[in-house]
Amino acid sequence: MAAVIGYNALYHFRYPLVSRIPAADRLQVLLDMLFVTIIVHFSGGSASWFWPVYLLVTVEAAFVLPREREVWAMGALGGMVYGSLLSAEYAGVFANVAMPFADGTTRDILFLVLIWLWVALLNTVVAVILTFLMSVIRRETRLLRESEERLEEFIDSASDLIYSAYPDGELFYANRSVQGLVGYSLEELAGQQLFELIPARNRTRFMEEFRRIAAGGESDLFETMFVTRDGREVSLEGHLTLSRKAGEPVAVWGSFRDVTERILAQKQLYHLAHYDILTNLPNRALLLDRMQHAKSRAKREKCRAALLFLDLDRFKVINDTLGHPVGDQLLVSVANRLRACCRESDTVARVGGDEFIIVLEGLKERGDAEKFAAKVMHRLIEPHKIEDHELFVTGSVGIALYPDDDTDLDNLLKKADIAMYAAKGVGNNMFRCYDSYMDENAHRRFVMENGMRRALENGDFLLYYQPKVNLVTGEITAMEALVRWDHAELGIIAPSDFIPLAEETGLIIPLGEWVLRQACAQNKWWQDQGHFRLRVAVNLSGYQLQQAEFLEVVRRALADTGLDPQYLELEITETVVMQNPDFTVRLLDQLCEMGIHISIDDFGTGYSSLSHLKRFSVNTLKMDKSFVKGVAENGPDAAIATAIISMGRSLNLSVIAEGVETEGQLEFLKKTECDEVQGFLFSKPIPPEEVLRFMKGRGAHDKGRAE
Ligand SMILES: Nc1nc2c(ncn2[C@@H]2O[C@@H]3COP(=O)(O)O[C@H]4[C@@H](O)[C@H](n5cnc6c(=O)[nH]c(N)nc65)O[C@@H]4COP(=O)(O)O[C@H]3[C@H]2O)c(=O)[nH]1
Repeated sequence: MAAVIGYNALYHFRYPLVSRIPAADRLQVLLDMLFVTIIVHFSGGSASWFWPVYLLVTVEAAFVLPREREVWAMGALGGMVYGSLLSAEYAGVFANVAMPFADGTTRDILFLVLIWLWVALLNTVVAVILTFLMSVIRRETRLLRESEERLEEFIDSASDLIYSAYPDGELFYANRSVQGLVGYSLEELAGQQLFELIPARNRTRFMEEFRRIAAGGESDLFETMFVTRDGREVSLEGHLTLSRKAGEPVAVWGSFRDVTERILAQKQLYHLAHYDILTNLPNRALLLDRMQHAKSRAKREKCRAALLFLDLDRFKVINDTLGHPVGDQLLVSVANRLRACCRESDTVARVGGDEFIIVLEGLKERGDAEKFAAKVMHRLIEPHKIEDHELFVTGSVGIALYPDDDTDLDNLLKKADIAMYAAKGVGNNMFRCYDSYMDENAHRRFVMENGMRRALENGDFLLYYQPKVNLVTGEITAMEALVRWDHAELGIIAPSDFIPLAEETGLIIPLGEWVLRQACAQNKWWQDQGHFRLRVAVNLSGYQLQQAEFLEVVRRALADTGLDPQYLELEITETVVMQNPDFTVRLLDQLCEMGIHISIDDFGTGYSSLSHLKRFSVNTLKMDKSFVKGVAENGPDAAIATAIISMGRSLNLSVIAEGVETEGQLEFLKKTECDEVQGFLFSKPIPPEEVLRFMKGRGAHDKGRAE
């Protein structure tokens, strides 16, 4: 009895321990059967009212033992044990125990057999029914458990990120994908606040969505983020859904997907579609968007927005002479400088090879845009160090203002473009604000662009000549050839109106070659006719210099016309020379070796340094007329002119002043010992037939002035 009670107590309180004993369940049923038999015996034996407890043991066996056979065996065993008890009592092995209200001493064999049969049969029936019922229950339970396990395994091993939190945000479940992604185990996550996994900047929005769902709101697809254990941020997309029990919210389930790669790819796609790959500046598509924004702001705040159209001067020369990789690096360097000039709210976009557009927002007046343009140009002319080259680049800028010049953005762009061409027409490194008179120029430009090629074929280009005079001897030293276009509609067109256009369209190459050959031929003719033996000076564009066969073109022009190289002078502007000094040094050396005279034109407007000048094989510095203009007033121009003349002398170069129009200027130049002069004071550029008249008629008057 004590053993039975002890075992059951142990079984109850120390189940894990007991469950490790082999066949513990069967032992328990057997012990209970023994216990029941003892109770039945001591409560009256065959007449005991307690015999139904055998049925309870059978029920217990049905619950505890998983195999049907064992339950039946236990049922049968119960019947056998009861039969043994009755037989033992009948045989007098155990003394009969009397029942309180019944005669417990019955020894009638028939009664004993009947009561045994009754108990054994009932026990067997109960065993059979219960095993059947239990097998049904067990199968249902197993199926349910298996389905739960499958579901659990499915959720746990799902590639989606599934987690669950109480409505107050406390996490209690996270599947393996979540654990793997964030780097925390389930034990670490359970009990944590879900919101702590969300980056601070996204947290408020996530909490709002979570609370909306926890309050029974409709679930929507939305994006959020998780911060992982190592501080990485991952983008997620998915739903939150509420689960309820008896109508009460019990948990909020999150089912999300890691979309970091997709978001990254989307960002990259957006970047590709909206930014220039080389410079990382916004492209035309994004520019239009920013322009729209600037327009809206200008409307709202009653201020102005400006479009600055910037085109690099002679960029093609650099690109073609030094190669595209260097050209690309130069563009990147320019882009960085432009960006550095701008405020956060401004936009710099690259819209073509060497074309940039800057959008300035929140301007008060036109002057602000002009100041900005001046600043940009100033920043741009500082040398760019690219690989081993020191490159100089300038830009022409056109400005159009919203709403002053136009309220339509497309028109505004066109007007900034027109203003840029107007700036280019004035010369390099200039800016111009749009003005309606420029429209006429734009039309003129259009007509010219179309007619230029035909003009070359039709022989509509002419050369005028302007003499250069030696200030000491008064002799004419050279005739400068200056091209003109005799246009049927527009009349005689000056080179400043079509040379930039010819450079842009590439026509400068055949046109430049024509000028060179024509000038050489004309000079040779003058010589052959015995008129005079002078140099003929030809202006060169930077685009001609970068031609691979440029030297060959010069050689051929000399050979074909038969002109001696010493009678040819080439004028190259200082800006072109300085744009790529290393390249020019080599080229000038070769031209010099051929015996050709070299002049640096427009000297003083570029950015020559003494160190560079020393390297160049040149004969003459041609002082720009802008300095000559003011020399007589003894102001800064006089100081610059004096400095150029003494610089020329110290470098052993002759100096010529161009644009001499007055006696006062001439006096000054004589005083400062300038070597040569050229200008309207002596002669305007004139056609070849007039040159002969000029030379013949040039009497003591002019000569005397020079001397
Ligand atoms: N105000 C004033 N101007 C004077 C005076 N003396 C001469 N000029 C002008 O100054 C310009 C001098 O030529 P540049 O500096 O080489 O400047 C030239 C040169 O850079 C370019 N150019 C002319 N012909 C050619 C050519 O055949 N090829 C190339 N590449 N460029 C050329 O066009 C520019 C303008 O040429 P043009 O209109 O002929 O203008 C000429 C000439 O007419 C003066 O006393 N006062």
